[in-house]
Amino acid sequence: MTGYGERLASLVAERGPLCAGIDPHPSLLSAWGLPVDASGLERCARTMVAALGDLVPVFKPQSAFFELHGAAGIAVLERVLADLRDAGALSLLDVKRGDIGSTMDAYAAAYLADGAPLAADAITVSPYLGFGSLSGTIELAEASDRGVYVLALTSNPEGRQVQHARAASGLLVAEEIVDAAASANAGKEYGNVGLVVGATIGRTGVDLSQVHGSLLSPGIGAQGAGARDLAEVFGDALRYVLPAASRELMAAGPDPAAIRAKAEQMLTQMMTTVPVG
Ligand SMILES: O=C(O)c1cc(=O)[nH]c(=O)n1[C@@H]1O[C@H](COP(=O)(O)O)[C@@H](O)[C@H]1O
Repeated sequence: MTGYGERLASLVAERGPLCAGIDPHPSLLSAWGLPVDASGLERCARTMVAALGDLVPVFKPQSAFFELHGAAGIAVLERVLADLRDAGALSLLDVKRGDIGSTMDAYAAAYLADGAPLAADAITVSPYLGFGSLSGTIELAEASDRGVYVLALTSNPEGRQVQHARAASGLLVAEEIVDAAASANAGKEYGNVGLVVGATIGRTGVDLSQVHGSLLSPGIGAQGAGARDLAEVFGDALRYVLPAASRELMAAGPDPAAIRAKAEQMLTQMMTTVPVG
């Protein structure tokens, strides 16, 4: 099989650069006229996949909104991941896991191993127990043709406290994370180790051009950023950017035709900025 990075690149070339977030906030379930329980969650999340599964290359379910409903919510997440496979779209499960290496290996087995009930094409991970704590996770992703997205420069203002701190090397902590991802992808045009870099962060001076992996960029829409901000944030790395939006897109629902029209509009906007193919 082909690695995650290459599979993503070819699907983005076909469908355009957009990651559809699935964040079924309780308030959104109410706004869609659905009950705030696992049945409402299921209707909402699976409506997103039914509306966009053949249009958008990758979907990012936010695990928190499924976990909120306990075991029934996790069962819904399993079905959503299966729907995405059936639709021919990629799944990027947003779980932001980060722990000591031996525990991370168990998280990796839960989300990145063939046959695991919650296996996704990629997951989000946190490097703030040290990038090295992710080694086993990256190894499993490589072995199973899956991907990881490591938090580097997050979209929230509080992230600067850690990410813009100076490491002992004199580099910003975020720069060390970027360099470590570039090393993990060395020799590949499109590797399996991606980074999370918010669309809201403006110019940071951090060079992302050597990462050679997908650059997930949340913050579009509800957090105030738009396609116009991407050039400033990403500079020479723009072709690796995967813009992500959740609330902006889901607010168009519950009518599947309206969700689709909104996604088409966003894809067109992103294509004016992010070169694909
Ligand atoms: O990893 C993420 O996706 C993520 C990283 C980040 O820096 N900022 C960020 O908002 N996110 C996620 O993106 C989603 C927010 O999307 P919006 O509703 O479009 O703002 C949530 O699921 C966040 O957890």
